[in-house]
Parts: sequence; structure tokens; C-alpha cells
Amino acid sequence: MSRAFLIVLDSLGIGGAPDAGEYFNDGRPDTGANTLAHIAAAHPLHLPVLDGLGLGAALRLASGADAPGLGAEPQGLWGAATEVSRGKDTPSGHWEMAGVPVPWDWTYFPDTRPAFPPHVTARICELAGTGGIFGDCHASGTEVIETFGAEHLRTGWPICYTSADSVLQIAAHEDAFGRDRLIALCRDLAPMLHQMRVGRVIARPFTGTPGNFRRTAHRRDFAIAPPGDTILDIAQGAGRVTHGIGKIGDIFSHRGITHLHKGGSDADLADHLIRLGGTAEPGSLTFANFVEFDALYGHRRDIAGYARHLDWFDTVAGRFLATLAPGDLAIFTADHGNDPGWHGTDHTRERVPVLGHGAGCRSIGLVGFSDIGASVLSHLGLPALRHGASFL
Ligand SMILES: O=P(O)(O)O[C@H]1O[C@H](CO)[C@@H](O)[C@H]1O
Ligand SMILES: [Mn+2]
Ligand SMILES: [Mn+2]
Repeated sequence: MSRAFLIVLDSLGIGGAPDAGEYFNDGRPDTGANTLAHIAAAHPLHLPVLDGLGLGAALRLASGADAPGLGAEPQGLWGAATEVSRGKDTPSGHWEMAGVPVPWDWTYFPDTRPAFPPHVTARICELAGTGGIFGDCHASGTEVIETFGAEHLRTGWPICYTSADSVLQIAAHEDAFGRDRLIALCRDLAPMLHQMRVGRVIARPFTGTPGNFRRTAHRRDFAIAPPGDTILDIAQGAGRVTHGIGKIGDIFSHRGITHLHKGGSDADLADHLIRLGGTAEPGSLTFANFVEFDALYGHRRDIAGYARHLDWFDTVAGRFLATLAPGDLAIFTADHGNDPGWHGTDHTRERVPVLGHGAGCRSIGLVGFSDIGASVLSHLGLPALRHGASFL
């Protein structure tokens, strides 16, 4: 039985989203944002594997842009996907490609002080047993603990903040407040926030002393569950083994995942992917997310770093594809844009590439995100979901 591998390069947009004007960075519309084109224009890229599948061709199709060094004659299945979900965030992109477009508008907290409505603050205080909270604003997680950490140690009040994403994050000291207590607080708060269509409550434990605070690796995400069955649920329900690599567990609220493979860096995740290329079970589905494009380079508007990471990933893709057997399908795609050449620090609304290995050599044209999931199910011989049509 052949296998399927769905690999997300987190934030590798290729421009051209027809509704980019309805999404903003620093109050200005995303019209014209193009992650790949702006990186390639500023920094020469060497991507023989991804471009060989059709990355440059997909870029031209999505946005009309040409990129220096890209645009080889495609040897794979290639096209570009347009998102319909009303959100340029990670869960929206992943859920839609997994067959579940998001049927609601996410709730975002305003960039005001206070940022949180009184009933939310009251609930946090009730659960934490404190007389108040610190923060209550949009903030960077490292800065907010510098600002409020000392007062937090003195009073025990949790530090609560948000961002341009649909999130409520709580930072607290691992020892003084207690790591388990923080995680329990976030877990107990999450149902109310999910009801409000806030995507995630995130525990952000830290250690250290004033002036030397640092976040620990014990972050925990309590994410709203996808509002319907995804390709992971369908595959697992049909008795197939499913592998999640990286953030996939958190993104899908840990549903439909037989084995989760995590790591401290994309290099660790690449090791998992290459190993699973050789060992994943017949008929299995492997779903991977490489987050460093987004977290380390897109949000930080680091064009050179993003370019280096793309060059590195291309060698990973080559090593991974060499492990596959005839009949296996691999699809490389992305969940949204995060143009490091753009203003602001937020994601950008863009189309994404769809590059297939193991399914012939042709253009699939412009497709929808949910067509990706439909194609994976069709390849695995599994029943279709309501959304999407296979392009295989
Ligand atoms: O500044 P930190 O705490 O890393 O926050 C970031 O992490 C959140 C979740 O990925 C994002 O919404 C952004 O706010
Ligand atoms: Mn993402
Ligand atoms: Mn991001």
C-alpha cells in the first residue's frame, strides 16, 4: 500500500491572494505581499529540488512574479492554492488543507489596555486565586516578562497578553507560581476562550530572576479543535497509522495522530521526516510542519535567514525524496505567507505552492487548500470529505 507525506513549509507564500486587501500589517493591506518573490529578489536562492518540482512555475502562476534563479521546467505536479478561511493563521491554513475550512471568524483582542474583556479577566483571577492580572495588552512574550516579572514574583498575579493572532497567553514563573499550576490554569480557562472563538490559550512558563528571566521549553498550547473530521481523523479511523511531525499535534488538538514526533529545531524535524520516509508503514499518512521559516525568519523580517533556511530545506527535501518508494506521494505546501520584505511583523495573506512528487509531471493550475487533503485521501484510497476535490 502506498503512503502519503504532506509537508508544510510554514509561511512560504507565493503572493497573488485575491483577498489580500482585506488583511493587514501595521494597518496597511497585504496587497502585493509575496514571501518567495521578495526573498528571491533580495537573495539568490539555490533550490534545485523544490524548483525542479515546479516552485518557480507555481510562483509565476500564483502571482505573475518571476524570481531570479527559479523557474526550471517542472518535473513534478505543480500548482498554487488559494485559501477561503477567514484567517491568515496557522490553524486556518492547516485545517483547510486537511479538509476543514474554518466556518467562523476568529476572535482577536483589541490592541488596547485593557485588551481582555472583564469577564475573561475575572475568570483568570478566579481560576488562579489572585486579585488581578498583569499585562492585559498586546506584547512580545520576552518583553512582557521583563516588564512585569518582578511584580509577578512579588504578588503572584499571572502575566496575560495577546498578539495579532487569536490567542491568550499566560506567562508565569515555573517555581514561584508553579509550572503545573500555570498549565492547569490555561487548561481550565481554555473552554471559555474556545467558546468565544479564540483559537488558543498558551502557557508560557519562565525561570530566572529580575533582569535574567528566560522562557523554558515547557510551553503548552490549548487549541480549539477542528470543527469537523480532517484527513488525519479519516485515515486513523480507517485503521491507518498517522504520523505528525512538529507542531501538527498542537494544530489539530492532538486528534487523529497515532505517533507525534517533536524536536527542538527544524533540523530535528528533518531527521524525523527522512527517517519516516524509510520506515513509515504501508498506507500511512505523515503530516509535517517546519515552523522555523515562520517563527525565526518571517516574523523577524529576516530575508537572509529565510533564504538560508530555504536552501537548507531543499537539501532535506532531496534526501527525503530519495527514501520514497514507487507509488508514494509527497506534497510540499504552505499554510499562509509571512513576507520578510513586508512592513509589520505579522503573517501575510498569500497563495501557497502545491508541489507533488510521485504523481506525475503536470500543472494542476489554481486549486483550493482543501483540494490538497482531498488528493491525499484519494491517493490513500480513503473516502472523501465534504470539501475539496482531488487533483490527482
Ligand atoms: O511573543 P511570543 O510570546 O513568542 O508570542 C508569539 O507566540 C504566539 C503563538 O505562536 C504568537 O501569537 C505570538 O504572539
Ligand atoms: Mn503558520
Ligand atoms: Mn507565525
